[in-house]
Formats: sequence, C-alpha cells, structure tokens
Amino acid sequence: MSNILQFGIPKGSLENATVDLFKKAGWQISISSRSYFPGIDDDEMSCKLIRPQEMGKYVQRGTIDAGIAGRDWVRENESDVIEVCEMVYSKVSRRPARWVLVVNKDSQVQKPEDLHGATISTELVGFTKRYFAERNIPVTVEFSWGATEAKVVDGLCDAIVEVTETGSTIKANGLRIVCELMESVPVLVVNKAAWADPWKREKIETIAKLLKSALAAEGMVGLKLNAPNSAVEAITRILPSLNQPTVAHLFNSDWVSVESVLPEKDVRKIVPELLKLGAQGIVEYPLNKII
Ligand SMILES: Nc1ncnc2c1ncn2[C@@H]1O[C@H](COP(=O)(O)OP(=O)(O)OP(=O)(O)O)[C@@H](O)[C@H]1O
Ligand SMILES: O=P(O)(O)OC[C@H]1O[C@H](OP(=O)(O)OP(=O)(O)O)[C@H](O)[C@@H]1O
Ligand SMILES: [Mg+2]
Repeated sequence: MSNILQFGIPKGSLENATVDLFKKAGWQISISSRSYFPGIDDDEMSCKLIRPQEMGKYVQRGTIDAGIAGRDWVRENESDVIEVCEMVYSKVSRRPARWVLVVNKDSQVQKPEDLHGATISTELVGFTKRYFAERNIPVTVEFSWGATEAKVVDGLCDAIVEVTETGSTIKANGLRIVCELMESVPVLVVNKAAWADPWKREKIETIAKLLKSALAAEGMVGLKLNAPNSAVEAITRILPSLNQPTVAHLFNSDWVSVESVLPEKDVRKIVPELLKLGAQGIVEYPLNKII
C-alpha cells in the first residue's frame, strides 16, 4: 500500500492564504465550493478542510496526521500535538494576528484592572479566563459565537477579547484597544504517531521546509551584475546578501560577475550606487523560494 499523508487545511480566515502559500511552495490545492475535501496535485497527500478551532483535536486523535491552524486555537484546546514550525501570515497580511482587549472609545477603562467585576465577551474563553485569573481580576467571561465587536457597541458586555489583523473592524465600530493579550501565527502541527513514522516525518519536514522557504522568498529578489575586478571589494561592501555575495570570474577577462539576494525594496537605492562603482549589465530577478 502506498503512503498517504492526511493533511488539514484551516477553513475560514486562514484558508485562502494557506492555499496561496502551498502554491508558492509547489503544491496546487483546489477547493470546490461546498466540498470539504480539497484536491491536491500530490499522490502522497490527501487534504481535509477543518476549522482551526478543531484542528488540534483531530490531529491529536489521528483523524489526520498533520495540519495548519492558528497557535491561539491549538493552545486554547491544550492539544497534545507536536508543533513542527510556525509561519508568519494572517488572513490578508504577513503579520501575526493579535488578540486584544477592546472597549468602546468613550469607556473609562484604561487597563485590564479597571475591568474588576465586568463582563467580557470572547470566542477565546479559556485563555481570557486564565489571563484575568492570573492577575486576580474577577470578571465574568462569556462565550461569543462571533460578531463580537457588536456586543460591546450594544452594551451587551463591558469589553471584548477579539482577534485583529488590520484593525479595520475595531475602527469601523468606534472601539478602542486597551492592550494586546497575545499574538498568534499559524503553526504546522503533527501527532506523535505520524512523527514517529519515518516516511510521514520526512514528508512533513519537506512540506514545512518548502512552506517556510516560500515565505522567506517574499519581498526578496536576486541581483546579478558584472563589474571590473578592481571594484569588487567596494561592491561587496554595499551589497546585502544572505551570507556573502557570489563572485565568479568572467572568461578571458579581468571582470567578474557578482550575484546576491536582497530585499526588493533596497534595489532602487543600491542600483545607482552600483552604477557609480562601475557595475554593468545589472539583472534583477524574482525568487520563488529561499531554502
Ligand atoms: N484577520 C483575521 N481575522 C480572524 N482570524 C484571523 C485573521 N488572521 C488570522 N487569523 C487566525 O485565523 C484563525 C481563525 O480563523 P477562522 O476565520 O476560521 O475563525 P472564525 O473567525 O471563528 O471564523 P469565521 O470566518 O467563521 O468568522 C485564528 O487562528 C486566527 O488567529
Ligand atoms: O482587524 P481586522 O483586519 O478587521 O480583522 C479582524 C476581524 O476579522 C474577524 O472577523 P470574522 O470575519 O471572522 O467575523 P466574525 O466576527 O463573524 O467571526 C475577527 O473576528 C475580527 O472581527
Ligand atoms: Mg470570526
């Protein structure tokens, strides 16, 4: 029987960003509407769409071997799984999601202690209870099924603990962040049995490496140029690189070829300096992965 890795893709906020990242890493995942079993162009993998809130549970039980979910939910459920790696992305950006304590703009609350005796609404009940208990602040924490911001606007609670990325929902509802309670990023988790299986472990490690390398390549470009040998010292001093720039001799010439990897945003600043130092034939190229 051939080996198959059962893999969980997070349904909801992280779904599209995760599928896009897999594409950059080299896997095409196709999700057809209403189906919870996405196709993937890898005979060694089979995918399921699973809510991030439940990913840890199903990975722990062995329903699936591994999956991606926000670390917030893996921790909330105290899932006994192995975290293989973290990846910094959210629904629309490459920043962590933040769980924040939020009140109405005109509220008197300035710090968590000001919520003594208050009612707080959140989807992340366990974490919120622990946060206030550890600080000896007595509060009532109520589970929210979503649209949580509306509850503090309506006065159904005194404050909320909610996830934010761009801040636009908080702003649109006229709310104010009191403080940040936790950051969360997607993590790749695997159960102990799959991790103990050499084939599955190697497959998971390959997936983790390629997902991370696709993320690492974002915003980075390759730069190649020719320069007279006499300018190489000066050029390598100003040229950023992952380790050191590569320098290769041009055939039958006292010129060299210099190659490096750098943030795309630095290119417009560095090119004029390279030209002044005598560089020619400068080529910038996109990168898919940095491994
Ligand atoms: N902009 C975002 N909004 C909400 N969750 C985000 C965002 N970016 C990343 N996340 C992460 O996505 C996970 C929540 O995903 P999901 O959208 O499935 O939950 P939900 O908000 O309950 O779902 P729904 O889309 O049904 O409202 C969490 O791990 C959270 O940290
Ligand atoms: O800071 P922002 O970029 O605005 O993102 C955060 C918002 O996105 C999520 O809502 P979701 O779409 O999941 O709706 P919900 O409230 O019904 O869960 C989250 O619950 C916040 O409301
Ligand atoms: Mg939501």
